[in-house]
Amino acid sequence: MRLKAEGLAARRGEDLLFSDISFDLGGGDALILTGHNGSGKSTLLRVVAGLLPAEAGRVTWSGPGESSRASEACHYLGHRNAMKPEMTVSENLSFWKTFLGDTARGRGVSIAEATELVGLGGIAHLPFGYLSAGQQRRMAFAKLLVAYRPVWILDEPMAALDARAEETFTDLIQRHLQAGGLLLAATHQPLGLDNAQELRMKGFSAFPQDALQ
Ligand SMILES: Nc1ncnc2c1ncn2[C@@H]1O[C@H](COP(=O)(O)OP(=O)(O)OP(=O)(O)O)[C@@H](O)[C@H]1O
Repeated sequence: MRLKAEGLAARRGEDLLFSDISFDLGGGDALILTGHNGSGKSTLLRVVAGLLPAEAGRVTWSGPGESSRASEACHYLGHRNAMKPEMTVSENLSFWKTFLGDTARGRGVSIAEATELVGLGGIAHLPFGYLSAGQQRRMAFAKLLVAYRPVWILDEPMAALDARAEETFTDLIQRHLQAGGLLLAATHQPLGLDNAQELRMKGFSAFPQDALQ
């Protein structure tokens, strides 16, 4: 399995945020995007996930007997949790499990197992909106577990987490990588992964952000 980006550029509004971004990831590889606020990390993740068009370049996915559309191989966890606050956690996860479905390469775990894996097995009957910010983030992460996708695209996955939840996420990410999955993540915090590659986004901002760091 390979996820390749070649010569990617993206624009938001009038501004070209980055250009000529390339990477080539195989099974078990992790690429961490770092850089100042506004440097284009989220934008790059959304381009790779197929949620924004690229200004130039392309993203390709190749796996045995699979579609070459990279977006179909990806789980995307953005800044927002993509869960309805008035629905219970179980209802939200059930929606995602059905909507995403499984692929020929693998199957997701049950909703009960996914909520146990993120350390919150007892509260899946509650409306998502009742949960604390950290609990909501954990349950959003459970979305990655209920349907299988080989590529995990995570935007600030550790936001709002306590130390124990950070360990849980690191463990789940490591298990995903050890099973041959791929990771592309933007983060300001270390994810605790060995052998992750780093791509530092510099952006084309008119402001000398790098000088401020
Ligand atoms: N819809 C939009 N229209 C115009 N500009 C946008 C839009 N969305 C984002 N931007 C701009 O694009 C730039 C890059 O934003 P992006 O969210 O990719 O940065 P980031 O590196 O992920 O930042 P952070 O570390 O703060 O999450 C920012 O200057 C932002 O204001």
